Amino acid sequence: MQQFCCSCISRCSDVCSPRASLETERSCFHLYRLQRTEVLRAAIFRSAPEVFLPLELLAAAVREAAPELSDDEVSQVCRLAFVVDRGSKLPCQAPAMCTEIDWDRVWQEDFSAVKEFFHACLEVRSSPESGRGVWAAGPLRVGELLVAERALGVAPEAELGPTLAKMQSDLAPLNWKRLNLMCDGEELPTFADAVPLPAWPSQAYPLCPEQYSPEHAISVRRMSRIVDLNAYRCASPVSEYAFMDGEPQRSEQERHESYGVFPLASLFNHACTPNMSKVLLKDWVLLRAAREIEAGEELTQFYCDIRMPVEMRQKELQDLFGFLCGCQRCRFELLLQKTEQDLEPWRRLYSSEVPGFHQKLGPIQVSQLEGLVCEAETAARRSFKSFKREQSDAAESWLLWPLVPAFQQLAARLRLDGRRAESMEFWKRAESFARAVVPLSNIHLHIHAEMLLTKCSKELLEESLRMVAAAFGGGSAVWQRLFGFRMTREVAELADVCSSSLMPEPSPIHYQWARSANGTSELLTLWSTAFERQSEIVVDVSPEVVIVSAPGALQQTVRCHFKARVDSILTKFSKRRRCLTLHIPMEPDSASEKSQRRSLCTPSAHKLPQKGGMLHGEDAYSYGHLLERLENDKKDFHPLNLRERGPAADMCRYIDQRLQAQGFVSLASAMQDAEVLRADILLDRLLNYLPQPIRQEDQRVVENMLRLGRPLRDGMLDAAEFCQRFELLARNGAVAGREPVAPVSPSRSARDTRLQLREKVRLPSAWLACPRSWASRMLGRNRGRPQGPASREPPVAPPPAPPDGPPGPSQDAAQRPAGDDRAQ
Ligand SMILES: C[S@@+](CC[C@H](N)C(=O)[O-])C[C@H]1O[C@@H](n2cnc3c(N)ncnc32)[C@H](O)[C@@H]1O
Repeated sequence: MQQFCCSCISRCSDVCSPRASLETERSCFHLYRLQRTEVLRAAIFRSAPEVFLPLELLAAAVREAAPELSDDEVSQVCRLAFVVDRGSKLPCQAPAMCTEIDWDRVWQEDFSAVKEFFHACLEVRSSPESGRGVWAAGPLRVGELLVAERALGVAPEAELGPTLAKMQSDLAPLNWKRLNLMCDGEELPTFADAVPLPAWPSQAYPLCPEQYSPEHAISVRRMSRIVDLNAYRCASPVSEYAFMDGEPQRSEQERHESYGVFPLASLFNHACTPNMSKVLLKDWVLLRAAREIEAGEELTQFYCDIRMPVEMRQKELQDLFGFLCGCQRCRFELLLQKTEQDLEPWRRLYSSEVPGFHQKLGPIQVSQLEGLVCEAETAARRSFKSFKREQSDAAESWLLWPLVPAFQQLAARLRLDGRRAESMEFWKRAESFARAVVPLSNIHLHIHAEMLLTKCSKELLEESLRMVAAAFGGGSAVWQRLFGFRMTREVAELADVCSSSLMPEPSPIHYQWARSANGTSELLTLWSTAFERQSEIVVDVSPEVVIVSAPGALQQTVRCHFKARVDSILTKFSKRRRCLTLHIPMEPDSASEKSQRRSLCTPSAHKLPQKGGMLHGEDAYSYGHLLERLENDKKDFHPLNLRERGPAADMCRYIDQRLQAQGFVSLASAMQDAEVLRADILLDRLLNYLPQPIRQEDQRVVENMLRLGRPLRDGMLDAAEFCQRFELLARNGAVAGREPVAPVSPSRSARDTRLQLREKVRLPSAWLACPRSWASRMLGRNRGRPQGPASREPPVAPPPAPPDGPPGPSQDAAQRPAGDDRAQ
């Protein structure tokens, strides 16, 4: 039975061409009735039981979404849906493509060695907001080639639709099929036995019997619509990427000269802070990862000039592509506009060099420009500070990014005037904001090269070479071609020397333990961007330790908390997820001991109180609010403040005692040395150790303690960091059988103590700034600690032994000596 995918309803319908004339728009019934096809699509998504569904169910969903439509109109909408296509793997996987290609030849426009390529870790999925898109199935490292694709056809923009329509009869079956990826399928006949799109393109690609036939031809009108939504401007001359003075001036006509259609590359959705870099050379497009990408992240590119202010971006995307961008950056900018501070000086310089949108600065004195830039930056930073809503660290860079052209202009003028140090400062700032918004883009690399031209250092040069390799593929030959020719001979020669000694940075190997269903074995999952093939991964296992290494990876040593049976370990490797799973059986005695211990700390051994009651404005039992704060890119992470440290330290000691009573060496071992954990799981585990029923103030202290670990994405927390700090608070880092972290001799001052702490556990500086009495009391309270200045502090009673409960704030206050800073 045919299946239809409601995600693509708006994709390339004849009826809703945003570029079409007003008359056409008026005749478009759903634009006319519902204003925007996006609205209709979202409504259909909400009513549809599934993304992929038979025609009758789709029609029912459309009826429910838009009851005002007549039957004819409903079937018209249904015809716009994408017929889900069986199949579709592109036979174009080229392993190790990134390293085997001579990229210098590619930059000389010789593509003979390049094959079409779609990275094995990519997954095509659908989302209600943006239709199909591409997600990472496994981790991706910066600079990895994700897609190399040759255009199906290249022609001046206006002629591309007719050209493609004409040439479709000559397309090879695969290309014909690729072209069809970009249509809604309405005019195409059956692709029987549909499969859901998420399986695409990893399945074998069966050559379809439904190759081109004249009655299935795509009309010129439809083809033009495909071009409107999907074409890229291509065949850029190398000069556009090379380091020239200013942008090459091109006439409007030239700009529309060569457009190409790339069906695979156009599956990637838009974001205003994309995570891919894009190079268009001749009739090829090359997409690479521009940031470290984790499994599960969507891969995005940009469709419009993302230097424009948010309203302009939204308008252009709406006009040309039929959607309103809802990315984090757009949301932030829209919010900022509403809660408007005095941003006028910033607005005056917003993208001051973007053709068509800016107010040109015109001839202006350097000192005047300095004043304007300073005023604009101050206004932006001030308004960011007073912006009430919590924002991620990146948001400040998004706000300052529109000033980059002004920074560049000023930096160039200062350099001309011989004020190199000041010039460098502005280049650096421009570079950091460009990195936050469009990493490894042409703009970013150019600004970086300007830094090099202003003041060359070996570090900067090495960074430039690394960036060129990550964004453009090549080694020093490509760097010389694009940037080196503008540098002095010494710098160019130094680049050759540097590039020969430049080693790629090794990737870390991450791991996580999980228990198997039968309880007699453990699953150890390891993943790394360096995992390419199972045959290259070396695993050494002893009953206590697993050591894993792979080419290009940092060796990882994982301690087992049970006795492993090394003779019967099973392994499973997923290339797509870059993940190796070890199924490690336990020795029988180890298994029973472990299950005994587990039962002491599993949530089932402990009953959470009934949901209810708000705690400081947060829902105490769902943790939703807390997790939301943690998920937001570090924004809520800060070390405990002075007032919180005392109760937190007492709580750590209390939990630590309970752990020891249960036979655990440390919290880390109770957490099975997990490097990352979900924050709610960690919280749940910690609460298990409190006496029942849990008092609200105790719970609050434990919730606060979560701040000891850095929040990561998706509600995860840096568990290793958490345990390290927990141990530091509980017993100065001393784990049974190990030396304490910071032993202090009687002659050492508190400052030395703090320095030692810094060396060992790298605490944030705010911690290190804690007053002497606190630091020394912390040291003085530890069991088995070496005697130091802390022991001269007034004695502090140990927390009450379990099960009487952890010390509450009142107890803590009772022990507090007069003048104690914690009371502040
Ligand atoms: C080049 S296509 C991208 C692939 C497309 N999502 C699909 O299903 O085939 C462009 C279309 O994708 C959708 N799109 C892309 N980025 C989007 C975003 N950030 N939000 C909403 N829709 C988006 C819009 O409908 C746009 O016209």
